[in-house]
Amino acid sequence: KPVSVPIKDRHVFITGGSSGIGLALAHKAVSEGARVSLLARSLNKLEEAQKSIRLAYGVDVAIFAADVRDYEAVQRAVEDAGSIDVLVVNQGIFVPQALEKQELDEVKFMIDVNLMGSFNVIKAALPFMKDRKDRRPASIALMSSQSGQVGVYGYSAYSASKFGLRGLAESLQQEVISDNIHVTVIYPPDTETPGLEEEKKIRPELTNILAGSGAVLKAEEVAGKTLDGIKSGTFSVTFNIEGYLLAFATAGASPQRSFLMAFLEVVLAGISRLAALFFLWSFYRTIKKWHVKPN
Ligand SMILES: NC(=O)C1=CN([C@@H]2O[C@H](COP(=O)(O)OP(=O)(O)OC[C@H]3O[C@@H](n4cnc5c(N)ncnc54)[C@H](OP(=O)(O)O)[C@@H]3O)[C@@H](O)[C@H]2O)C=CC1
Ligand SMILES: CCCCCCCCCCCCCCCC(=O)[C@@H](N)CO
Repeated sequence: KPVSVPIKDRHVFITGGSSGIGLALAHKAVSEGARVSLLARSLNKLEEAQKSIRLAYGVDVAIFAADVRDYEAVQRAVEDAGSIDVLVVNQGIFVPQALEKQELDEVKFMIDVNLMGSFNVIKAALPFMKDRKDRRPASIALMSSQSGQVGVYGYSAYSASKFGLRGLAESLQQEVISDNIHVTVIYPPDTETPGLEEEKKIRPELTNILAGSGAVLKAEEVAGKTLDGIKSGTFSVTFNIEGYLLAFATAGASPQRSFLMAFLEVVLAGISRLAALFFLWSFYRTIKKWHVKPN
């Protein structure tokens, strides 16, 4: 059934809110009248973010310096922040590399921050969300990636962390629906952020060719669609034509509250699987060619 999650005058808590997509989302939420809190590791970056929002809207956001890998630190932040209406679990790191060349420390880093960190944040915040004063619909949004819908060369650890969020989200939605909490998973393609700038410096060539073929979105576009998805309680939020095809090809057993989208998922299942197979065929052709050429 359709639902509407109000934003105005409500508390939006954003992890990874000091940069990129999270920061753009903070700006959007403040501009729509939300009370916003940001959590990230670096206090410096948080203060910069706070300043940019103050300059734009004359509004102060609360900031919390904590590492999502540290459960106690996250708990303290959430306690200080007060009851949460919209939780956006957006922190994330990406260090692309073929598994054979990647240190296990790096693999663990990505799983710990992207996946385990999300468990920490949600587990810490849930009691406060259930306890919220108004009983209006609330939201937990998780920032996945197109890498959470399809594996790509160089993203084994990143992809695993992002696919993991979907399983977490599907189960969680059944656990919190009776508390009028609605779960959203966001699957953006490459997006212009400081994080992507860093990633591009170290991307393996094949990852670049395969993942870098599509258009790059602006953080503001991703933030806008994300907030719309949260407000409408949409379970899967996608972007651009590849994103829609991927959503149809991987609809699986995810919840769907739009009758139109459910209808399209059923009708387009076969053809989107065909499109996915075509994409994969061209991926494998590229990989084969790349290995043949002298490097
Ligand atoms: N940009 C892109 O192309 C895409 C990004 N995404 C996803 O979107 C999300 C945001 O990405 P983007 O805006 O590009 O990233 P940025 O690198 O620009 O920002 C990441 C944010 O997360 C925070 N963060 C990182 N590690 C931790 C940690 N251990 N504990 C708490 N906070 C942390 C950072 O602050 P600090 O370093 O101070 O902790 C920062 O605020 C990520 O989950 C990413 O996987 C998905 C698809 C595409
Ligand atoms: C019907 C099937 C269509 C198939 C389309 C295939 C397109 C695949 C592109 C995947 C690109 C992954 C981008 C990840 C962005 C991200 O998270 C990074 N910036 C961080 O690493």
